Amino acid sequence: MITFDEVTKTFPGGSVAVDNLSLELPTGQITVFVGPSGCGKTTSLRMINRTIEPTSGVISIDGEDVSKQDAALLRRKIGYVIQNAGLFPHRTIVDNIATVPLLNGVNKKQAREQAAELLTRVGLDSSLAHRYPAQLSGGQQQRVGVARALAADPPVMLMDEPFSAVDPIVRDGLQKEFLRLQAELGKTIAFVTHDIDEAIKLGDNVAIFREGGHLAQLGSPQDLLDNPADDFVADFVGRDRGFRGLSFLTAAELEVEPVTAYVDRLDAVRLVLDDDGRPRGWSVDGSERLRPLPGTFTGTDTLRLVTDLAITSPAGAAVRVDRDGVADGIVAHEAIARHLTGLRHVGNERDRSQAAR
Ligand SMILES: Nc1ncnc2c1ncn2[C@@H]1O[C@H](COP(=O)(O)OP(=O)(O)OP(=O)(O)O)[C@@H](O)[C@H]1O
Repeated sequence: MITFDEVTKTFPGGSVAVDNLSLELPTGQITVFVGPSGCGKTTSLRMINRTIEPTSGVISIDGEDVSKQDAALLRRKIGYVIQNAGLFPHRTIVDNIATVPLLNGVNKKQAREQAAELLTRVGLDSSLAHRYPAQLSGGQQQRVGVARALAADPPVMLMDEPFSAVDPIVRDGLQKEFLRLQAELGKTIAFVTHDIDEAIKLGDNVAIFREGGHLAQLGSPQDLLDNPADDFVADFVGRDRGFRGLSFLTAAELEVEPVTAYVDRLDAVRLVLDDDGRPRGWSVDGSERLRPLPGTFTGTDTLRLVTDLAITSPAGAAVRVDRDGVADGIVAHEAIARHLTGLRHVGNERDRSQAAR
């Protein structure tokens, strides 16, 4: 567990970046720091590995005050990922990843072998190992940044807007990969973002900061949406709140129509499959020029994704696939609306029975 105990940071010139922050980041979980620009998120993060020193207060990891530890050794025990990856431009990918193990005295051959393994673990092809950072896309560089931070198997990771500089589709892939890795690894992670959507998607806990370096509220994403502590938090999480709430509901109970039966009544849009039953695209009015699917879903995806897919599809419907990518159902947005009506009804009944007690 990482603990902030009454931590304040005042920069020379008197600007208070972090004001009397007390906070716990539980072991093995992702705690996201989110808030408007300049509210002290990065400063708080960087005080954990002592790249910034607090003016007062104590930060400890598993009960040990970080200020009492050798700063260089402390940093090697803490993975650090930043925006734009911050890779060393003149080192190959594999040597970038091996940086900390080499500093820790692991021999070169072993460090490179581990680095190559990590490369595949973060979803990159091992053929990229001997390229230089400039020969990779932004999203690939970001994955290498994560691999480098993981290389010494640190129990704690600090991530400062690691996925902000890539386009939304690549970001979505990086976030999913990151959650999959974290489910395997269970690191204690402090993650900075200014994007409340990202905070809600990734955080086990979310700390909302407000200007002046104050903690406005700490809670699970659901807590923050259901019980915002004040108007600032309500406003911050409130934009698109209903839509965001769909992130907590899964598509498991959605009623789907059989794939073959589905033809959109309004625009005669039909789903075209390949020989294996995988979706190829939508055909409008029998045209052979197919419109691509924005994506597909499975029963474990969120209602938010399904709604988004349905809204952005020319058919007004989202396609469900099985593990092999074979289409096994279609859900139109009318069916999603019916499902939501059912859920609201259940919620209202629950409220009534609680009120009656
Ligand atoms: N080295 C510094 N010297 C003086 N003031 C600083 C320094 N670093 C940060 N600050 C100030 O401290 C405050 C908090 O900065 P910080 O970078 O922690 O905010 P942030 O919430 O991470 O913002 P952003 O989302 O824009 O990165 C800001 O007002 C900033 O101008």
